[in-house]
Amino acid sequence: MEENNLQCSSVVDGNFEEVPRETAIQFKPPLYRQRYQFVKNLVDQHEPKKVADLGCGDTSLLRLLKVNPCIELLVGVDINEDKLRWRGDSLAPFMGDFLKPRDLNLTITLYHGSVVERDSRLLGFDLITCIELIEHLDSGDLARFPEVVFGYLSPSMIVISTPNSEFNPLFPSVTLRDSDHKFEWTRMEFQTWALYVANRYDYSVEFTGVGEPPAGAENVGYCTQIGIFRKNEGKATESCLSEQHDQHVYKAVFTTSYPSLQQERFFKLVLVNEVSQQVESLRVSHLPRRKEQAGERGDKPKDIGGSKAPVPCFGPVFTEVEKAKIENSPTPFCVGDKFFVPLQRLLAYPKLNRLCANEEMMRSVIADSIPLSSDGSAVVADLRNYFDEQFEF
Ligand SMILES: C[S@@+](CC[C@H](N)C(=O)[O-])C[C@H]1O[C@@H](n2cnc3c(N)ncnc32)[C@H](O)[C@@H]1O
Ligand SMILES: [Mg+2]
Repeated sequence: MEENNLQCSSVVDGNFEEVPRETAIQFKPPLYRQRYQFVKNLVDQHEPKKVADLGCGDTSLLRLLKVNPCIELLVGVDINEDKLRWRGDSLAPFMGDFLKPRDLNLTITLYHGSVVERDSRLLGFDLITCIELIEHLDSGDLARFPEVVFGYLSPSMIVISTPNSEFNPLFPSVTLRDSDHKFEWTRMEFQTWALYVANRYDYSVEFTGVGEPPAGAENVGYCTQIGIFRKNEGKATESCLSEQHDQHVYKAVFTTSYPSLQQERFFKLVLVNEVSQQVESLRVSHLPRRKEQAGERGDKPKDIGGSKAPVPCFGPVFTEVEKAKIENSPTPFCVGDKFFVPLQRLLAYPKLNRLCANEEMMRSVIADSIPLSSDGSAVVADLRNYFDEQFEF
C-alpha cells in the first residue's frame, strides 16, 4: 500500500487501504516522501556532519541522505533487526561511487537496539531524526525517550514527526492510523509535550508539518506534525560531562565506508586521471599547429583513411576569470617530439586546482604514475605516436 493512493478506510503509518474515490485525499508527493524531503531540506540547509535516524525502519531516509556531500557519519537505529539486515546492502557503495569518489569520507552504520537505551556511539551528533517513531513507544519508553535522546545524546538538532490526530476525521473510519500506535496526539498535545521536553533539556522548538489539509479543512493542520528542536547555545551537555563514554549497548548489524578523496589511494587515482585527461586534451589541441608546421616542411600526410580533422573536444566551460587564469599560466611547449605541460599550467585548471593546493603536492602524488621533465616542473607527453599516425617523416 502506498500513501499516494489515499483512498482510505484504514491507515498504516500513512499508508492507506482503498475506499471509493469520492472519499479520497491525495498527497502529492506521497506523505512519507514529504517527510523524508523535509529532513533532506534541513540537511541541505544546515549541513550536519553526523546524522542519526532513530527508528529508521527500512532505511529509506538514510538512502536519501547518503548522497548529501556534507554527511560523514550516517547511523540508523531500529528495534526490528530484520528490517536492518534486509536493507544493509542497499546502503553500500556502488561502482559509480568508486569511479567518482566523494570529497569527504562517509561511514554508514546500522544498529539494532532501542532508542531508550544509551549507547555512547551516538554521542556528539549534529542531527538526530525520529520520523514517525514516538507514537510507537509505550508510556514507559515515551517517558524515558527525552532523557536518552535530549539529555544523554544531546545532539545540536532533533527532528520529531508524529501523526496529527486532528487530521484523522478526514479519513473515513480511522481511529488510529496504525495498529502499533500507542497514541496519536492533537497539535496541542504534541506541542505541550515538546515544549516541556525542550524546556527541561534546554532546547528551543519550532512547530511545522507536512501533508497540507484539503481546501475547507485548513483548521485541522498538517497530516504529519513536526517539531524541530535546536540546542540552546552554551549548554553543558550531559554527554560532555558523562564518564560513560564506552557504553556500547547496540549491536552493529551493518557498516560500510565510502571511497573518498580523503583516502590516499582514491585521491591519487582521481588526480592521475584528471592530469592525464588534461594533458591529453592539450596535446590533441596542439596537434593542428604541429600539422601546419609539418606541412610547411613538406611532409606528406599519410593516408590513414577517413577524416583527418582533429576530433572536436568539448571541454568544460570556463568563466572569464578562470580563462584569464589559464591564459596567464605557463604555456605548454614542444622540444622535438616531446610535449611539455608545466604543472603550473595544470594547476590553473579549476578541477585540478580544487584537488591540489600547490605544485609540490601535485608532483609528489603523480610522480610515480606520469612521466615528468627532469626538473619535475612539467608533465611530458610523446607527440610521436599520434603524429606518426597522420604524417610520414
Ligand atoms: C512507522 S515506522 C517509521 C520508519 C521510518 N522512520 C520511516 O519514517 O519510514 C517506526 C519504526 O520505529 C521502530 N521502533 C519502534 N520502537 C522502537 C524503539 N524503541 N527503538 C528503536 N526503534 C523503534 C519500528 O521498528 C519501526 O521501524
Ligand atoms: Mg507510526
